Parts: sequence; structure tokens; C-alpha cells
Amino acid sequence: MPSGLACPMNRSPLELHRRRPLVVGSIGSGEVLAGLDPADVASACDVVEIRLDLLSAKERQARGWRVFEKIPLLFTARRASEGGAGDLSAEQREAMLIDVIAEAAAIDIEVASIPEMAGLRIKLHDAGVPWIASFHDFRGVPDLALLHASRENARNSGAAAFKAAFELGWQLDSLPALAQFVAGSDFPTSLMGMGPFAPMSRVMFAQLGSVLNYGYLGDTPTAPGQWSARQLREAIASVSCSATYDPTPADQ
Ligand SMILES: O=C1C[C@@](O)(C(=O)O)C[C@@H](O)[C@@H]1O
Repeated sequence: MPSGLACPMNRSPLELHRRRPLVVGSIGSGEVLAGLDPADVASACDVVEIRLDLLSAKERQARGWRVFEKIPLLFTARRASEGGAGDLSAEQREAMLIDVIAEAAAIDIEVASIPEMAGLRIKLHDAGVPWIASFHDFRGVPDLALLHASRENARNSGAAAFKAAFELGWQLDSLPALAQFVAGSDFPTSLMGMGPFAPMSRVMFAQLGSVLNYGYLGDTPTAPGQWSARQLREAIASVSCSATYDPTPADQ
């Protein structure tokens, strides 16, 4: 199901499509943000994620992300229980995200934060800015029923896509069901492992139709086991598209 994400400020729209896995370059500190060359970033990824929770108040005010004027920006203010820094309250995170709506191609809202971000979701709807419903488990592979319920919650709440990141160690027997969760979905979905098998899982899930695939920019990973965005882009590009398993018609 193609899903055009409208973008303010003339940034190119994000087209979420399982046959075109996008690479998100995630920025994990103000120092990294200040040191990036926009042309270099544009060649490494399709979307830049600004982790507002990983920037200081001063760095947020400086709005250093404006140098990426031609690259779609995805803003995140991660809740502490899902790996966010600074133990920010829901009110603080919502205020940070509202402050960047005009610059955003998309906003990340955890599934767990959907109820408390009602005000933000109304503003995003009014501004025509899509949001990605996210889910994180740093301890292991989540129960598949929970993943399905979370994705339905995301869909019913108006998200443009569902994304889940989870620790992937030796639970490799869970891979066939996870593969089906992505490849068999009629709703834009992203999956990614973290930890020991993160790298291979990110290429595999991209092959299976994961729409947003995260790597880091600069030298600071924003999740355990990430590739750099450039490495991930090259790895995804180097696997055969004909190997893509897609049980649904191409126009879905
Ligand atoms: O949700 C995600 C995905 C991520 O956790 C990853 O596993 O690459 C990295 C985070 O910065 C981002 O917000």
C-alpha cells in the first residue's frame, strides 16, 4: 500500500512502499548534528531522524537540522521507557514535537504514547504531517499477538506506518513469523532487530518490505547493533530485489 507522506517546506514527500525500502539516518547527538555535511548525508540515506531527546535545549533551539533543507526530516522525542534520554515527561516531549511540526516530514509517536499525545495528533492531522507509530523492546522479541495488536492500534489511531525495534539474540526461531508479519502486511510496516543479530535482520527485513530502515549518521549509533546509514543503504542495495518475498500484488 503506497502511502504518500506530505511534506511541508518543499521537502520531497516520503513514499512508503514495501518495494522501495527507505533508509533513515539517525542523529544521536548535537555534536554529530553539527559535524555533518548535508551532501554526504543525502548520499547516505533517504530520511534524517532527529532524536530531540538526545539534543540539549540549546541544541534544539539552534535548529541545526535546517542545513538538511532538501532531505525529509523525521522527528522523535523518545519516551524513557523505550530508550529515550533525559526521563522527559509526556508534556515535555509533546511540546518538543509540536515545536517542529512545520519542519517535519513525519513525527514518531510510540504506540504507548498514543493516548497522551492526542493534542499533538490533532495538530499533525491539521498540518497534514504523517506520524509513525513506534514500539521498542530492549529485552527480547515481543509476542507476535502484541505486535499485531500494536499495529492495529496504530492503524486505527491514524498512523501512516507501524515500526517495531526489538532485541534479537538467539531467538532465531521467531524469524519466519516476523518475516510474515512484514511481508504479509497490508499496512506499511518496519521491523528491525537490535543487538547481536541486528545487522543481518535489518537487511532481511528490508528485503521483506520493511518501509523504514534505520542506521546511524556520524559515529554514534542510536540503537545497539545498527549499521551506519551508508553501510545499510549499500547492503540493502546489494541484495537482489528479485529475492523479495511479497505474497500480495505489486500495487498493494
Ligand atoms: O525507533 C527507532 C529505531 C531505532 O531504535 C533502531 O533500532 O534503529 C533507532 C531510534 O533512533 C529510532 O527512533
